Amino acid sequence: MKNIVLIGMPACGKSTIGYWLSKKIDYPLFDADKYLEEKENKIISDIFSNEGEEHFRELETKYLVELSEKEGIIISTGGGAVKKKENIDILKRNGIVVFLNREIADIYKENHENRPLLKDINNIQKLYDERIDLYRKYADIIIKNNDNMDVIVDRIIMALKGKL
Ligand SMILES: Nc1ncnc2c1ncn2[C@@H]1O[C@H](COP(=O)(O)OP(=O)(O)O)[C@@H](O)[C@H]1O
Ligand SMILES: O=C(O)C1=C[C@@H](OP(=O)(O)O)[C@@H](O)[C@H](O)C1
Ligand SMILES: [Mg+2]
Repeated sequence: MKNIVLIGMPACGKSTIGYWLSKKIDYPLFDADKYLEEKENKIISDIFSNEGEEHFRELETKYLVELSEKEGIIISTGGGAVKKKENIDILKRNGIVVFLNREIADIYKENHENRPLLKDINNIQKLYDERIDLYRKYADIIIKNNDNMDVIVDRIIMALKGKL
């Protein structure tokens, strides 16, 4: 059984929609950021401020490798997982990559307290410009997140039919 891998911008809904999808199709959810925090016993914003982004990226890859060894799970990645091609190669070995595409205007409105890269809210546009081509390129499926979550979860399930 293949994994379902959610990618997309910070606050596009990967963690939350991953959770509701897992309830509906009975696949276990592994949120890559939460998994990393539990394994390291540290929160991401502390890792960024004490050890730096580069160290966070190394840990991110290490735990994406671990998660990709599992089967039949949902992996909600962190928004920066696409920064390293290596991450995507690993995730694609046994996973269908779903890009959750949410309008920047909706992303802006969310609470970004726990997102160190969004301390400066203007960084959202910069991250979007850097990453949008990568999200599109690596996606097996692109789902617009522009409706309520129930609708989005059903859209994902429909799009995955026959692919898992
Ligand atoms: N379709 C949607 N409708 C309402 N709220 C949404 C929708 N998609 C995402 N959100 C909200 O956006 C916020 C960020 O979502 P989250 O799942 O943490 O994003 P990510 O894991 O991609 O960073 C959460 O509060 C979530 O409830
Ligand atoms: O976009 C990014 O580079 C990041 C997104 C975060 O996850 P979310 O996409 O769930 O916010 C988290 O992995 C870390 O703060 C870095
Ligand atoms: Mg998340």
